[in-house]
Amino acid sequence: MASKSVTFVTGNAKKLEEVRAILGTSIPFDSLNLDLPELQGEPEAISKEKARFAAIQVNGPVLVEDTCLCFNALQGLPGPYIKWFMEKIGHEGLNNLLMAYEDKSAYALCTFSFAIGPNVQPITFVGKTLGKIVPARGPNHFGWDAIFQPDGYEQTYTEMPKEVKNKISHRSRALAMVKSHFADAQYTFL
Ligand SMILES: O=c1[nH]c(=O)c2ncn([C@@H]3O[C@H](COP(=O)(O)OP(=O)(O)OP(=O)(O)O)[C@@H](O)[C@H]3O)c2[nH]1
Ligand SMILES: [Mg+2]
Repeated sequence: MASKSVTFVTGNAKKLEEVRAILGTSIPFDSLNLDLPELQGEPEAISKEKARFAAIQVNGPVLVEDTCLCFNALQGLPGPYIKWFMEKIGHEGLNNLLMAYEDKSAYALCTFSFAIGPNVQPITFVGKTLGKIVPARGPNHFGWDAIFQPDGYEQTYTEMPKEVKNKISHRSRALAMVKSHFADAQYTFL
């Protein structure tokens, strides 16, 4: 199916940087800085709705993602609301939320949605990385990277070299599925 090239729509420069690093030249894409409206609800519904909205704006194929940080002791919250929790209470507040619980386990979840155009049902791809919430360690470059320590590692996301994060991250796991979908579907973009 020939179509316009894919546009990755996000208002987040750090996401874009990671998506570029992970995808390399495997899926050529343009980017568009748009802060899309986000539903409340389950991650997949939020991501799909972002894709529908983005496809209408772009009038072509779009890729979007929505990221959640989920605490098991809190039944998955803050989840998709992590952006606002980060803004309001920061690393320390997020650690304090878990003070009452022994279970500090958490997971980072990335839900990409691809819509080939407006009025087409988006397809979703989910990547998940398990870990735990720790007091902030390392440079504060990106959101909650300093308080998330993936299982099997002694470093937080931000303490590890970028190539290591990009190998094991929620984002790279979801993008691996996006890549294999594109390889199978053999889209041809202009
Ligand atoms: O430390 C981090 N490591 C990551 O790997 C990561 N990925 C996303 N985030 C943050 O989590 C919230 C998601 O919200 P979100 O998915 O709605 O993103 P956003 O609103 O910034 O951009 P977008 O919705 O326009 O794409 C936002 O605060 C992001 O900054 C991360 N923080
Ligand atoms: Mg957002």
